[in-house]
Amino acid sequence: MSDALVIRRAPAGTATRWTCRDLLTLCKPRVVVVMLVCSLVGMLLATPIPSPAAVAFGLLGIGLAAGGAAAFNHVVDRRLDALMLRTARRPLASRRLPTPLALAWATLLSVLGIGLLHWQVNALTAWLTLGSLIGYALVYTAFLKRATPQNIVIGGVAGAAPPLLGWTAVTGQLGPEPLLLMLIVFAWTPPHFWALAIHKRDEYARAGVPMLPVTHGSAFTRLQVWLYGWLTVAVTLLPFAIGMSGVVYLAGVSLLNLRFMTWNWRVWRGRDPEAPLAAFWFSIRYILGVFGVLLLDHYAHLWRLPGL
Ligand code: HEM
Ligand SMILES: CC(C)=CCC/C(C)=C/CC/C(C)=C/COP(=O)(O)OP(=O)(O)O
Repeated sequence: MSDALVIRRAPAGTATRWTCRDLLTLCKPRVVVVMLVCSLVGMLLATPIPSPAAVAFGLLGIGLAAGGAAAFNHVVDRRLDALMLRTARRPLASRRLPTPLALAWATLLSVLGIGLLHWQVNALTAWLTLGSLIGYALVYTAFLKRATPQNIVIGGVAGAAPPLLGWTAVTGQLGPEPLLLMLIVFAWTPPHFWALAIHKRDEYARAGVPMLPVTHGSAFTRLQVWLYGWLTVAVTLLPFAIGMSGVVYLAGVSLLNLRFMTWNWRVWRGRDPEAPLAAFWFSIRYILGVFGVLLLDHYAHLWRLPGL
């Protein structure tokens, strides 16, 4: 019996017993928290002491909009999510939560988030955040995800925006540095996601989602994880190369890259069946680590630590 058949689902019309926790689940809170860490680092790198109001309203606005985008993703994907074990227990896929309520929740969060950014932060950040929201909720989820194995590469632009949004929230303008921070997350997205997609290949195949391991096979995807891993390494060296960060960053990011590429190498070799999932989980610690050492280096410079 296929996994799709053993997934327990409530019959249509029995969407009862939802809790507030389900509304939180719709927002993909752990993903949003990591995004907010990236936004905060973007803010702190942009200016030595950013205005507390811009930081607070910026994070709140970006967080609400990202949570709203994630809730739209749950709405659009509710039937697809019901076909995969990893996602079948989600509030909409399991029919615990009524779809109109989820739609209203997604709209409320998005309007509040973009409105707050426009009203209390600046128009540039509000428009860029709206672009990311539409990019993820509509362009990626409704179209790209079902259309092409390059879905996450193109859709990755939306997910990579948070550090840039943080930067514009406190400065009101774009520049090469925030674009570089965005590029780091963009290059990291394929190794982050394809590692998981290799592990979940059969589920995606059964659900008919054209993720790279489904359309081009696991071996090809493992190679792409390895190659995009190197691209990520190259991009993470740019902040040092252009003088944006110093030796503290270089040392920290080199250690992280060593570990990141060790996992990507294990994925590429394909001898350890546990490697893809372990590499996926490490990728999250890695991106937090990269932004962490960017910040550490920034303050080491500001405080003029001897020798740095
Ligand atoms: C289009 C780009 C991206 C794709 C396709 C993607 C895909 C995924 C998927 C499928 C999961 C598993 C979710 C689950 O099991 O519920 C996941 C988890 C996660 N992703 Fe990504 N991701 C992307 C971008 C990002 C970005 C930009 C960040 C943060 C900067 C991020 C942070 C995380 C975190 C923290 C988790 C773990 C969530 C948990 O613990 O439940 N992702 N990602
Ligand atoms: C405004 C702003 C900054 C927007 C960013 C929105 C956001 C929360 C992006 C998250 C990226 C992500 C987890 C993609 C996976 O979607 P999926 O549908 O492939 O994964 P799933 O199957 O786990 O739902």
